[in-house]
Amino acid sequence: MQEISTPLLVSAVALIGPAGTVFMQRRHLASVHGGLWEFPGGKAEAGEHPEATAIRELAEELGIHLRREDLVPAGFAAGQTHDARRTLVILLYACRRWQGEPHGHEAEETGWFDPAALAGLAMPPLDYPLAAQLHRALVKAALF
Ligand SMILES: Nc1nc2c([nH]c(=O)n2[C@@H]2O[C@H](COP(=O)(O)OP(=O)(O)OP(=O)(O)O)[C@@H](O)[C@H]2O)c(=O)[nH]1
Repeated sequence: MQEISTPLLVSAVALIGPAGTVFMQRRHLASVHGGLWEFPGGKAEAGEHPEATAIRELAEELGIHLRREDLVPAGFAAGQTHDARRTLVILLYACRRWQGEPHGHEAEETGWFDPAALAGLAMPPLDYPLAAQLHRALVKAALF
């Protein structure tokens, strides 16, 4: 009998700097999707609210503090994990305010990109629709 597992839920955050550029990080070369650019974030722990996941992951990965009220839903994407074993859902939040300086100490490289340039980065598959939704939202200024 095939084992049924719940979807893997990931929260990701588009930090938007004063110049309107977006923070991205390049995954460690030795990891799954190694060398690809992604929005910072990570997997939800059991029962964790997606906003709490976003806040915890950005503190762990970048050493910055986000507040719940500064997280604005910016899109989502659903697909399969890289090993095709589970459904993966990524929720993207946009955030213009945080405390601290983001340092991607787990990342191969970090950078700030114009939203229009995100589609040109080499990214894992679900980050493309997330980047497109974010770009559309920022162009329309519908979110902010
Ligand atoms: N951002 C992103 N992640 C994806 C995609 N497809 C896919 O399987 N993933 C996986 O979703 C997970 C994202 O969670 P994460 O950022 O906490 O993972 P990680 O590798 O840093 O930590 P881990 O060591 O716990 O796996 C990773 O295992 C990543 O490989 C995708 O299209 N975009």
